[in-house]
Amino acid sequence: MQSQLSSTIGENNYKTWIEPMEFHGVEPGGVAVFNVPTNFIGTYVSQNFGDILLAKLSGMDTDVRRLKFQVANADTRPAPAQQQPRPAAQAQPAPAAAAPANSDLLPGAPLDGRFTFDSFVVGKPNELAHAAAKRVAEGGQVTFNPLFLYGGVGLGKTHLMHAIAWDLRNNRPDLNVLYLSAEQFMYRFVQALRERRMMDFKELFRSVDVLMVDDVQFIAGKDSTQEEFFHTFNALVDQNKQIIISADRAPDEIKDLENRIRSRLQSGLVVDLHPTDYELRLGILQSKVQNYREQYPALQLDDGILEFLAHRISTNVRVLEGALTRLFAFASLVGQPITMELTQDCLADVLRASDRKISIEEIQRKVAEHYHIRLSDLIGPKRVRNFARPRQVAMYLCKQLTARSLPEIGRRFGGRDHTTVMHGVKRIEELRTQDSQIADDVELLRRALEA
Ligand SMILES: Nc1ncnc2c1ncn2[C@@H]1O[C@H](COP(=O)(O)OP(=O)(O)OP(=O)(O)O)[C@@H](O)[C@H]1O
Repeated sequence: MQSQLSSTIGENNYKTWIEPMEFHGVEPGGVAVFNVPTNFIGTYVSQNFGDILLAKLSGMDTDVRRLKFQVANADTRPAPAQQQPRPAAQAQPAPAAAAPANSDLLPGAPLDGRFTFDSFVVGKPNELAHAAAKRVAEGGQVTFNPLFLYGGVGLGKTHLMHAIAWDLRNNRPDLNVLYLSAEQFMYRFVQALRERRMMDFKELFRSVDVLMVDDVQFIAGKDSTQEEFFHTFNALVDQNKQIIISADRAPDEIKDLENRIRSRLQSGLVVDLHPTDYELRLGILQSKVQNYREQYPALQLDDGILEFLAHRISTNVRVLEGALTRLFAFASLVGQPITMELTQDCLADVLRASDRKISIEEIQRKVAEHYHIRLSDLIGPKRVRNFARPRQVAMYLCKQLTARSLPEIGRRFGGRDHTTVMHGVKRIEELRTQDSQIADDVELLRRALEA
């Protein structure tokens, strides 16, 4: 079952999520019980691999109908005779060796085996963040503390954090590296309070050499967690221990964060992951495709598909990856090559959702800027050619790039009639074929608006 499961969900997933669990036994009513090191792992496995696990267990001629995950403690551990072999390696940083009895307060989150520096594609938008992460991952002298990485959803913050942790484990196995999310930090803190074990908590967190806290914006507005985080932070910085923090925005943009924490967070190196550009997206797609090629060697991928996806899906890398996964899975299922038609069919919803909504105002502003005229003149009543032509270009772009109707566009251009808009659109359509200057202007503006 182990090897079957590992090949179904992938070796990395198996190592990270399944291996740390222990089979506890089957309760009446067909409930298979697993001991898990943390609730987080239980929830993750249940949500992501629950169905597969259940299917595999049912297929083994058992009467298992449901799964239950419980956090292991002395009472829930199976007797030695029933015990499953313990996994050799757990994909998580070693807990503090100093205090094994308290280590349940400390374990970090598991590391994703896919999130390494090797699999991280570097481009202009993320090169600084990557360079800073690489430096910290060497585990040398602490030069900036903390390293604060921030950026929008799905731009690679967690990937970089895990990559640092993996590298540190290789480069500096002597260091006690702890990676966890701010949410997990809070849960551990609350657990320690509840169990009256604050001294243990403090001691444990102060015994790590490198502390990595993901999604720190989570603690905003949570006063006592912030307070404790502040003390942990200070104690580690005082001992010259490296701290790495990530958040979805810059420290001064996180609301409900105490000022002293904000300024602490700003006191090291703050680097952001910018939204991806076309080249980076294409690079990421090309690197992912290499992996898929191994998985689906026979699958044919038409030229231009990756460029099309990199151009059209600009929201975030997670969506981009998801689209590619679905595309390969679908194509291999129906046994067809990945053509443009299949891509558009299979990803219709993703493509529609990531169509960036361009507004009429945005078009008007860009066009006015491009022709060096005032916005009020672009929209206003004057019919002089200097204003009328840019106005028609703007109307044309509104028709092409937004879903607005002609009357709506007319209204937004100083209350003009829809026939005026129609005339303007037609005129630009004609001019694009006759006047290369107009054609260039329109193309340039379209690109700028779609970028
Ligand atoms: N530069 C990159 N190269 C390769 N993969 C990347 C890159 N950036 C992001 N990814 C991939 O995109 C997905 C989302 O990245 P990640 O989870 O690190 O984002 P995040 O910034 O932490 O987002 P969130 O704010 O949602 O936590 C991951 O699968 C990650 O491997």
